[in-house]
Amino acid sequence: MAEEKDSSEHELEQLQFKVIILGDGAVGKTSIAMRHTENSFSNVYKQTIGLDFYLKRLSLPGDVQVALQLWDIGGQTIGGKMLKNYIFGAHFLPPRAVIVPKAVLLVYDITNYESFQNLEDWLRLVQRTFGDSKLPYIGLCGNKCDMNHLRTVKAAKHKQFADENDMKSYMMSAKTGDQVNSAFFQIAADLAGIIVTRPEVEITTPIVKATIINHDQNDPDVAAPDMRRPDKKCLIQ
Ligand SMILES: Nc1nc2c(ncn2[C@@H]2O[C@H](COP(=O)(O)OP(=O)(O)OP(=O)(O)O)[C@@H](O)[C@H]2O)c(=O)[nH]1
Repeated sequence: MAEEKDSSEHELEQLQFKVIILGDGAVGKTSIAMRHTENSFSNVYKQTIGLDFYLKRLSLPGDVQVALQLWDIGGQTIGGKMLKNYIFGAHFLPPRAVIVPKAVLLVYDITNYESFQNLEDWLRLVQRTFGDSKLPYIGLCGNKCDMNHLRTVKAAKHKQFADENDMKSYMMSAKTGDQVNSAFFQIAADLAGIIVTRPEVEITTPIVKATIINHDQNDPDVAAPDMRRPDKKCLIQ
């Protein structure tokens, strides 16, 4: 009879995927990583100097265990000498982990058009870094979609850029947590070559609480909010 592996051995054999998070300063890369790995968020901006690592274990359909290494690279590194090392750098893989393909998440802030335009530069940098070797999986990520009312990057622009460069599309809010887990679940499944259904992806998304504003109920000019259908803001279309 086959012996059951103890948990530490099992851990060593799991798939590890390195996901590099790139984009301008203050677009929310650290916030996305922290929301996904620690389910926390801070309104205070603390610039990432160099890079930070985060690790998240996920369980995919078929009991496939995956660990995502999130490499949060400071937005100010774009001109720096270290960036290529960060992107191509050595993994901190456990000894028996399966060697991984890489993914790059190019993040912009949907309220900051320049941060979207600058992704052209970030993408070129990734392309130059990988040179002739196969490009990694690349995801285009619009963050801060809780501020949809201040959106300056139209959905059509996002879609066009993603389509032209063969990138997967994501929209999310690190602040509310909307679509953060589902994006990483989808990325992990894509990297592991596992097809996931929409309900399987959606179940990873926490319910986003709507902010309740105390309108004066007697004021006829104030429409009562429809609490049955909270506004779904993180939509690409
Ligand atoms: N409203 C809103 N604010 C966000 C969101 N994500 C991040 N922020 C805020 O944006 C600011 C910058 O967030 P960071 O996560 O530090 O940005 P970063 O891209 O890691 O920045 P660098 O370290 O400079 O590369 C912080 O004040 C966050 O609170 C979001 O989804 N919605």
